[in-house]
Amino acid sequence: MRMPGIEHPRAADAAVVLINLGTPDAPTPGAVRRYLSQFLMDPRVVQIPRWLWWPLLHWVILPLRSKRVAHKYAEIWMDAGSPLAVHTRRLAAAVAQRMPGTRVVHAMRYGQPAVHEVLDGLRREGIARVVVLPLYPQYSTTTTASVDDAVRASGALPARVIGDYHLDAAWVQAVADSIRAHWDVNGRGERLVFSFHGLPQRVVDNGDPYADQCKASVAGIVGDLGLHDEDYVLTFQSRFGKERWLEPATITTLEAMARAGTRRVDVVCPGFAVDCLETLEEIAQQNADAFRAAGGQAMQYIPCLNDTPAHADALAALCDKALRA
Ligand SMILES: C=CC1=C(C)c2cc3[nH]c(cc4nc(cc5[nH]c(cc1n2)c(C)c5CCC(=O)O)C(CCC(=O)O)=C4C)c(C)c3C=C
Ligand SMILES: [Fe+2]
Ligand SMILES: [Fe+2]
Repeated sequence: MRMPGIEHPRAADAAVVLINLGTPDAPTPGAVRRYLSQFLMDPRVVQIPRWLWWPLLHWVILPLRSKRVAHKYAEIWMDAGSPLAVHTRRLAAAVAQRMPGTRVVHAMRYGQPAVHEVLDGLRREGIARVVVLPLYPQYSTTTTASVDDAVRASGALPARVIGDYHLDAAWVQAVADSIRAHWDVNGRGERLVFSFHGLPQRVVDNGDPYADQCKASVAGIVGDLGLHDEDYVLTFQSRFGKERWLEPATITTLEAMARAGTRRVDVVCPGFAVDCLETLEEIAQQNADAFRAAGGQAMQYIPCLNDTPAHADALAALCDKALRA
């Protein structure tokens, strides 16, 4: 798709950096441990005082969790690497194709390629400023603000960080169209579950706008699809730790639906730009098994937008607009 104005040359000294969460380098306990220790020591993600959290994380949680989680990664690992890394690379290449004359690269908040190394590299190439697109449609202090921290901490380049795109018309349309396309090919379940990564309820109570943005995204998508209230439900997945997280939980909702007689259900995860452990292992495998175990017939998982043309078009247009602003 050609976007209005894209033919005009943009400043050659500006670049676009897509930043995603990050993922282990290998599906092994050692690599998972390195990744999780960086991720879970981020004070944006876990707010327990460091003197208490460090020993708990390194002596109790990581030794147990790394091995178990490495096994999960092994189940979804692709020839070219972790799904999150593979799809993020491909998405960045697809966005680059749509922005001729502009350098478009990607970085990871945790793991490789690290934010400060990517930004330092761009500065050495002669880039003077960057537009950063965190690959989180909905803003959260735990994800988007942490990307902002890493960009500022690198000090390499002046940066404009795009805060969210949860109601961007082209993005909403792309998600709605992907659901319709899935239904056309695979048939339609009795209900559609919108499953978003959860957050501790405490983070939301402290003012994080994430949950509200998830609701607004769903309202936009179901509006485009013409769904009624009884056709869909919004849920939160991936609880971590003992605190209360956002509710309802995806897995308990699916089990309750199955027990109440729903035979076929579809699940889509519009909070994730690309497929990853949390969609491919947790939703498409674990939660699908739980739905069947509770008496359901089939749970169909509708993939993330990944590197599809409509996704790359929407993100390129967002970056283009920010570059010109
Ligand atoms: C999409 C937005 C995300 C939010 C918001 C988020 C918050 C958040 N996450 C954890 C803990 C974990 N998340 C893990 C994996 C993971 N999380 C996201 C996205 C969000 N997280 C993605 C895309 C992934 C998958 C990464 C991949 O490699 O595919 C994990 C690691 C896996 C595991 O050990 O279970 C943890 C841990 C917290 C605590 C949190 C907010 C406070
Ligand atoms: Fe997470
Ligand atoms: Fe539409």
